[in-house]
Order: sequence, then C-alpha cells, then structure tokens
Amino acid sequence: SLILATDTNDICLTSNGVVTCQKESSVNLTRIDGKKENHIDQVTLADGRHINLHTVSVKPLIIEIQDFLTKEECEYFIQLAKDEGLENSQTYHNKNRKGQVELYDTNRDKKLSVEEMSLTIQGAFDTYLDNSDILQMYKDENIDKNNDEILTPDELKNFSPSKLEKYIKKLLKKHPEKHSRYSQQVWLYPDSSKDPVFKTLQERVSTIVNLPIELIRMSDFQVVTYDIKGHYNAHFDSAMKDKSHRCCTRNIKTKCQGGETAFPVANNDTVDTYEVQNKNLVNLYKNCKDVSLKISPKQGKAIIWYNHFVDTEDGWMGDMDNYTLHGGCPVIRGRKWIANFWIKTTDNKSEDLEKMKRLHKPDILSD
Ligand SMILES: O=C(O)CCC(=O)C(=O)O
Ligand SMILES: [Fe+2]
Repeated sequence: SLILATDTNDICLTSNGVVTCQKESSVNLTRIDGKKENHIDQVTLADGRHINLHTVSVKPLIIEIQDFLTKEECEYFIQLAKDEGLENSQTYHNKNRKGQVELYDTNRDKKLSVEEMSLTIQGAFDTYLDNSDILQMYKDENIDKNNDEILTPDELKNFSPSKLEKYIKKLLKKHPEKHSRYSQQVWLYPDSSKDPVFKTLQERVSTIVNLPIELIRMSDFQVVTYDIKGHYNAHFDSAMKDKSHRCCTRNIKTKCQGGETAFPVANNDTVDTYEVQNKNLVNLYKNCKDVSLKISPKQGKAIIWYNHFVDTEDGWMGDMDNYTLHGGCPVIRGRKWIANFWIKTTDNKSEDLEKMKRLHKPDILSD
C-alpha cells in the first residue's frame, strides 16, 4: 500500500489490510452496533467464510458468533496452553488483599451470627461456605462452646484471624470449588509474525469488532479450563485502571454440561445491587439456575461484550457498563475450555496512540 504521510500528528492504522492515516484526534473506539435483540449481521472473513453476528442482548450488548474458531484452531490453542502449562486461576481479590479479616457484624450487636461469619469469609477470602460448613468449622475448632451458633466477643478471642485463615486455606485444598473461582489458566503471548494461527485470530477479531489491528496487538490472550465443579462467580472484568474495552470469551472446546456464561443483571431495569446480594446472584456456583441470561458453551462459539462504554468527549474508554456483571456456571460433566481475548486501553488516549504507532508494522502484512 502507498502511504502519503502528512503532518506529524497523523497516525497510520490498519483495518482489513488497508492502511489509513488520519489525525490522532479523530481516532475513536467504536462498538459493534448490535441494533436490537435477535438482530443478525453477516460478516465475511478473510478466508471467505461468512459468519453471523447475533445480538443476544442489548443490556448489556452481547454478540454471539457460532463457529468463530474452527475445530482445528480450538485444538491448536488448547495444545498451546497445555505446552505452556496451566496454573490455578487467581482473582483480583486474591492478589490485592492485604491479609486483613474484617468482621461483618452487620447488625452491630458485637456478636457474629452464622450469616455474618459467612459474609466475613466471603469478604476476606473470596470463599463461599454453606452454613453447615461454618458450623462444622465451629465444631472442628471448638469455638462455639455453648452451641448457640452465635460467636460472642469472648468466643471470638480464641479464634484469631490467622486461625481462620489457616482453616479456610485447608478447606479450600479439599474443596477448591468453594472459592469464587475454580479453574486453571495460562496467559499466552504468541508472536504473530511466527504464529500464523494467532495472526489469523488477531485479524479476525479486528475485522469483527472493526478496530485497527494495532489496537488488537495490545490485547491480552488467555486460555482457561474448568473441570467438574469449575466455575467463576459473577464479577467485572475490569477495574477502572487497565480497562478492557471489550472481551471476547471464546468457548473453544466443550464436551461438557453446565458451564454457561451467565449475566445475572442483564435486562433488569436497573442494576440493583441489593437484589444481587440478597438473592446471592454473585454466587453462581450455587445460583446459576436463578439467572435468566445464560449462554451455553459450544466449540468454536464466541461471545463478545463491552465492559465499558465509549467516552463521548475523547472517543476513548468511558464508564464501565454495570450490566456486564458475569461469570461462569459450574461444569457438571466433562471439561470446558475457553479463550479470553481482552482488547484493552488505558485512560490515557495519547499514550495508547503512541503504543499503537509502535505496533504499526505494515511489513507484517506482506508475507
Ligand atoms: O467461564 C466463563 O464463561 C466466564 C469467564 C470469565 O468471566 C473470565 O474469564 O473473566
Ligand atoms: Fe470475566
């Protein structure tokens, strides 16, 4: 392609193999126009295949694509993940907790009921215990001497946060499914100049979401697998830092039952956090049955959603879309494999554009 670069504030970006140079200020993030529920748009891929972008929901916007990946591509990424080695998944909570245990004495009576202990353990360890687990813990640790299921300050004195932590850690070894997330994963950073399958994937994502390949090259790619009881309680993928504009969760292999991707507040009138907590809809390990919007896993199927809106002022990352609260229902039989492809930007548009300029490699196109 012939590029006639003009002034230095121009940026050259590649979409569908065509390089276009434009003013930096005119580069915006855009979202797929899903139009309305059940709308279908056809897109032709570079390999000539036609695929359908099916709008399954508008609040939040979720697009489903059957056969986004071929069977061979799915197998390739699973093998890549296995070769690299998968590790137990962590949560944002695990990595950022500073080790403190905060007692949730919600009614401020200075005593802890079983429900309050349950919230304490959720808050401190991201772990969801049944009431019977908690009563068993009282027994094992001989804390609730009068068996009234209430811990007084005196009884609590003998049960230090470090004792609690030790107990929970041991319990999780035996019952990892009681954690908010139970899966194995690996981050993959294939070099697209050496890995034609990954290069094709990047180009396909770029075509479908209609964003330049230079932005797609800044993405993170991850393969996750869930065994029986594997799940991921409802969460947001993005904190305000390190925002991910959208997320394609690709279900790359599924000989499994269960394992749906669930959106507990989709299509509600409001995101009613009280309702979410009250019905414990975050706890998908237990309550997936109460979620109306669930997308079943199927080999090759992709789902795309946008964790953030586009900011109307600078055309870059905007507010988080609270309707994107989501998670993975437990696998009942078999094993589920997914690949997550996160297209990410920061709050700093000009920094992101600089990065994109560095990732502009017209030579990579001509092979
Ligand atoms: O397993 C799923 O369907 C959801 C996965 C997910 O939300 C994530 O990896 O962030
Ligand atoms: Fe997620």
